[in-house]
Amino acid sequence: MSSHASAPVPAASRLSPALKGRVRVPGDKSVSHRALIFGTLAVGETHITGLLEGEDVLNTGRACAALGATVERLGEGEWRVNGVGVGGLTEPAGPLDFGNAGTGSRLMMGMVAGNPITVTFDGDASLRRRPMRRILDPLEKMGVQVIEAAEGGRLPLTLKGPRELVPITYESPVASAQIKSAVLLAGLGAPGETVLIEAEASRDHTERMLTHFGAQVSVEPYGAHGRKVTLKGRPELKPAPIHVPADPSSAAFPIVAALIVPGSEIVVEGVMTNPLRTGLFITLKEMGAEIAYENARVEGGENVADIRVKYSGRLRAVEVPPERAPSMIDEYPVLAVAAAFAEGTTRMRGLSELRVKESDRLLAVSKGLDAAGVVNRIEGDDLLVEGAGSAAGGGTVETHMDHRIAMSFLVLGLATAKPLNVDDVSFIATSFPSFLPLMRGMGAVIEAAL
Ligand SMILES: O=C(O)C1=C[C@@H](OP(=O)(O)O)[C@@H](O)[C@H](O)C1
Ligand SMILES: C=C(OP(=O)(O)O)C(=O)O
Repeated sequence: MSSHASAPVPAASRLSPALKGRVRVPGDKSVSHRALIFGTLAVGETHITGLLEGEDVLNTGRACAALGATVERLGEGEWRVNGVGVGGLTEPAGPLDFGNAGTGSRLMMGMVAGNPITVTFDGDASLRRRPMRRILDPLEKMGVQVIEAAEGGRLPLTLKGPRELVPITYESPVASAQIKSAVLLAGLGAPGETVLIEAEASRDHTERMLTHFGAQVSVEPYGAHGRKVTLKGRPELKPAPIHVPADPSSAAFPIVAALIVPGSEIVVEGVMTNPLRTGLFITLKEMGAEIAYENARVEGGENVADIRVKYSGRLRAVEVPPERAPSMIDEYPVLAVAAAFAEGTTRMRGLSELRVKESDRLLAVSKGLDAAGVVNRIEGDDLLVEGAGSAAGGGTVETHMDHRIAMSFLVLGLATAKPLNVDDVSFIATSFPSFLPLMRGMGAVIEAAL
């Protein structure tokens, strides 16, 4: 089963004039999934504004409805969820289809754990390849039964929640907000305290939203870069309004575009600047990019700012340390694009998690750079990109059902000598449905049958 079985849509981007304008990218994908999930777990009505209406999030909304919540669209980005409470989910009539979304599927495995119901999780060919054992391991420790799963614990898989969930202390084997969130969401349904330890801090939107909805959660530092999160189970979550700020992972594309197309100057408005999400902006500044936060403010419990970016001449190559990976995990493909135009060799260290995203992003980026004529190599879990200040273009990039690969290479083609072709841009709709009109509105030349 696939929610996205349509024909591939090829595209090409070409050398573009200076990019200009003030733009607003859609709502943050991580916060949007969580807004619908927490709205479902609260008793009463949660009002959401700025929700990302991308396919990943819409699939989460449909899954919440299938579990008993009333999920309604009131207007553009404006949604209302009438929740059923922690432990109040009903068994869905059929399998839940999460399409392309790791976040939706993994968080909702945790969410259903505290309910004595049987639920089947499925997704598209990309999601069916991704590892789910990392979620099943802690959930099994809590008493969840894996009734059925594809080889290696992959989708499609069926879970059955126990009558009484056991709270656990779990040390996550990888820095992953999805593992952390699945354990904490399951912990809501367990009596007593559920503790999650991560050696490297990952994005903290779940912890923030738990507090926002009235759960008791405490966060302490753990080791040099880690955190220990303790949650008191079985709270009554109270509905709370949510305003979703603009997604820094989407803002990354126009920002890098402005840094590689000479003469550009743009502002991206209302971007979330949560420090656990801004590794890319820090790295670009280290490379010499002129990036300024203007009108910094707090909106809906998150820091946001308007981000002004000016073409800054040739960027400098840098070494990106492995401990920065969690705060810029989805941004490495587009950082590789910036690195292609920098002076010297950029080394991005510790990228093993990139191999288990919508595609093997380490390989997909390396092959895409090859197609664009950019010298690069993979050494262990590191990616090295030799910046030449220019790139030939001309080839075709394979996107492997991966929205970020598609958007990153469309950005690269805005500054290559020959146009750069991308085999399929349809998956951009999972996270950034307005990408093409937004980029074209700033002056980007992108040809696609969309
Ligand atoms: O929790 C989240 O919303 C996300 C966590 C990250 O995944 P991992 O937890 O697998 O690192 C990230 O890559 C994904 O896009 C969104
Ligand atoms: C990895 C991503 O998302 P997910 O894990 O939700 O599929 C992403 O959006 O880059």
